[in-house]
Amino acid sequence: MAGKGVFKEILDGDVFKYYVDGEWRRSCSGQFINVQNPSTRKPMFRVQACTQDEVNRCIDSAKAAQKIWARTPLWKRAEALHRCAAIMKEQKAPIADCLVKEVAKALKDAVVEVVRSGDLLSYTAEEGIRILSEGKFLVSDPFPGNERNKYCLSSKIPLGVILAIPPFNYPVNLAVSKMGPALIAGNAVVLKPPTQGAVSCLHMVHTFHLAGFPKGLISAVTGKGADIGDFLTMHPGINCISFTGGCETGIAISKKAGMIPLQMELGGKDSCIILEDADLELAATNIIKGGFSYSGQRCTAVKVVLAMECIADQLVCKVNAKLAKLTIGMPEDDCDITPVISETSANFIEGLVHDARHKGARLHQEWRREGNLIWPILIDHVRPDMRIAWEEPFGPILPVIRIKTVEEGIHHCNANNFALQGCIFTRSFDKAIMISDAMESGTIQINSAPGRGPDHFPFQVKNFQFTIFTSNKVSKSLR
Ligand SMILES: NC(=O)C1=CN([C@@H]2O[C@H](COP(=O)(O)OP(=O)(O)OC[C@H]3O[C@@H](n4cnc5c(N)ncnc54)[C@H](OP(=O)(O)O)[C@@H]3O)[C@@H](O)[C@H]2O)C=CC1
Ligand SMILES: O=C(O)[C@H](O)COP(=O)(O)O
Repeated sequence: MAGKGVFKEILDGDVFKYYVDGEWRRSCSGQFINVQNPSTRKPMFRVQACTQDEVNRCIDSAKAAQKIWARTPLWKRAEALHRCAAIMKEQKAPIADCLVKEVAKALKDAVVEVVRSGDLLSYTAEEGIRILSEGKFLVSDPFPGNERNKYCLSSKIPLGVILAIPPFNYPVNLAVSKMGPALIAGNAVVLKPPTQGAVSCLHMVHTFHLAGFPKGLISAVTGKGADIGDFLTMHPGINCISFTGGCETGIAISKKAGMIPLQMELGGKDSCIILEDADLELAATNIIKGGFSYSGQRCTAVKVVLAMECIADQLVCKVNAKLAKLTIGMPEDDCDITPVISETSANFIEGLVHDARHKGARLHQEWRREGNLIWPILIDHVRPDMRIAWEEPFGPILPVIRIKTVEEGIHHCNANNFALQGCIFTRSFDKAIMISDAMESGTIQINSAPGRGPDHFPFQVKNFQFTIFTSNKVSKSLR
């Protein structure tokens, strides 16, 4: 289904084109990049390897288009996003089909990703209308030494050209969650899709094209992050970078980027603390959902269970029973556990399992791997000297650390390099609040698995997404 129907024009022979100036084009490089199917480990699609000149062209066009877009009335910008949302949802089947083939996401989850992205665009349009229509009015005399002789009006203005870099695991949704807020706020977007997920991204971009966004305002340049990444992130024409991906990549980009706002959504080692008074059935259900959905390849996946020793055996028994019911196989068959993204990733996961086993952890299931497909495992009796206690596996393996005190659990959670989310299971509301306060993580869920959605909930420690794409302008200072 990829490159068929309304998506015909994005394909040239067997290579997907890149998007610039409102057109789908072939790169002058004459070079292509293979996108692998993680299930078959064979090349599935081909995309253009764009050149630096082509990146320059995207940014120049974006600069010009943004000036006009920023003056386009807010209601018209919102209308365009609503149009795009409707088209995206109409086209959910072909876009989801790409997700199945290039990131091995189970079909039903792939459809949800596309629909959720359309809904997020509509929500963004609505929210943007409200947030961006507000400004501030200040008078001078509250500040010591001033008379009431100055007035200030401030309003939000766009930043300019936003570079959007999403990761492979939600290539559509995490691209849209950058593009929507950027566009409603009057910015232009240059999208660098992840290589695995590029074709889903290009299909999604075409829905913006079909919705009639101005030429040049949105572009999508394909190429390996390692090849064109630095050129993009260090480009003087970029006014803000919104990145989601691994910590190493994010930190490297932060060091190289210039004096521009950066939005970094990086890895997670989300802790799940289970107290002695927890509803263990509920906890086990959420550990399965949180730890193994999309084979653990979510930044919000439960990545370490910290269980009070007195209930740990009971909990592990319940989790094992549920884990045994997970279906393992291909994304086309809607299996719960599907192949992980690459051979490199599968090797990395295997390394973590071997390290834990070698150091004395107990594997409740046998290690089994066929290609990139890894059978889910609960790794019990994990200790801090094991890599799995700290590293993000991004796969269907979950460590359990038995703790004697709540403080021990909180300490492990906070000693972590990257606590993004976390969760607590207890029947005591007071304890839940006290512990969530002590956990140094962006979001804590109580009696529920970590998760980003609903997508209008804040997902960052301090910033609400719109703020990053605008700056405050003092429009007038009157005497
Ligand atoms: N906090 C959050 O909200 C989320 C965080 N994540 C995290 O993302 C990671 C998994 O995603 P993954 O795609 O493997 O992450 P990577 O860091 O490998 O890649 C992320 C994106 O960065 C690009 N990239 C790579 N190198 C560069 C570079 N030098 N300059 C610019 N861009 C570059 C990649 O392109 P290419 O593919 O071409 O290399 C890709 O588009 C996990 O750690 C996960 O926790 C995922 C989702 C949400
Ligand atoms: O990569 C991720 O994990 C996503 O951003 C989180 O989305 P989810 O919690 O809805 O799966």
